[in-house]
Amino acid sequence: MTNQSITLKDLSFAYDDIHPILTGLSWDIQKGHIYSLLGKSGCGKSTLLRLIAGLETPDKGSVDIQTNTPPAFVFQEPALLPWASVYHNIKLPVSLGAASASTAEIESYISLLGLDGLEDRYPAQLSGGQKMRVSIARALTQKAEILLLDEPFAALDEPLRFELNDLLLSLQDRLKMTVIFVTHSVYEAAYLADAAVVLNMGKLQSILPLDHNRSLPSSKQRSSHQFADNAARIFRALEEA
Ligand SMILES: Nc1ncnc2c1ncn2[C@@H]1O[C@H](COP(=O)(O)OP(=O)(O)OP(=O)(O)O)[C@@H](O)[C@H]1O
Repeated sequence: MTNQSITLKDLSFAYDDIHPILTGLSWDIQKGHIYSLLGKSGCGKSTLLRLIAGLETPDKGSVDIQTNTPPAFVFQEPALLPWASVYHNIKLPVSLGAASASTAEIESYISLLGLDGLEDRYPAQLSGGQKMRVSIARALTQKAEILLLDEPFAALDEPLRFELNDLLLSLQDRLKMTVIFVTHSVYEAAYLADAAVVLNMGKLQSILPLDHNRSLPSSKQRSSHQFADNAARIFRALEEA
């Protein structure tokens, strides 16, 4: 029995004939782990997520996904329908026939994301953090085993980002999803990820397992020795990239 939920094998991809983006990239992604994907701007992080999501097709190699449901994708822009309420935005994949969550399940995602009482509001009546919560709740209706997030919290201020980091940890703890998120923040990666993955020159340059003491409150974790060590190791790997 394999414990892998996704295996990328010798993956190559380019948008045109001149600029290769990924070149022979291989990655065994462990089920239930949180990965942060880092690397220089333009190195292909979003492209790699799009390949895993099946939004792009590899030129060479394979993406083997051993899960019952396709991955769910959360973008930096929450991309909510402005004319639909919070409830109907969350229900959208179900309304489109792309997901099959019951009303009770949709209500449970609303609660999990702390959106109780906001169901009838429209996106224009929400803060940035609330919009992102709606976007994540909408992704959860797909009951995906793999959640892909492309710089989900980049546009948020730091206290809100910290709050949503903790929310993502509690969702993962509860739903046991495999999470891959792209970030430019070394500190976000150092706090959230089980492993930081550095992409460079079309390949994975390093996969750094990170240590955490999740029994500590988040503020203590963020000032812990382990956190500083995680950040230092990621900085070093990025410097080498
Ligand atoms: N649809 C597209 N058509 C052509 N080229 C593209 C397309 N999307 C991205 N690219 C190019 O592919 C390269 C990788 O882009 P990608 O968005 O994957 O990088 P990234 O590492 O996520 O960047 P950033 O950190 O700046 O978001 C870039 O050079 C980009 O200009």
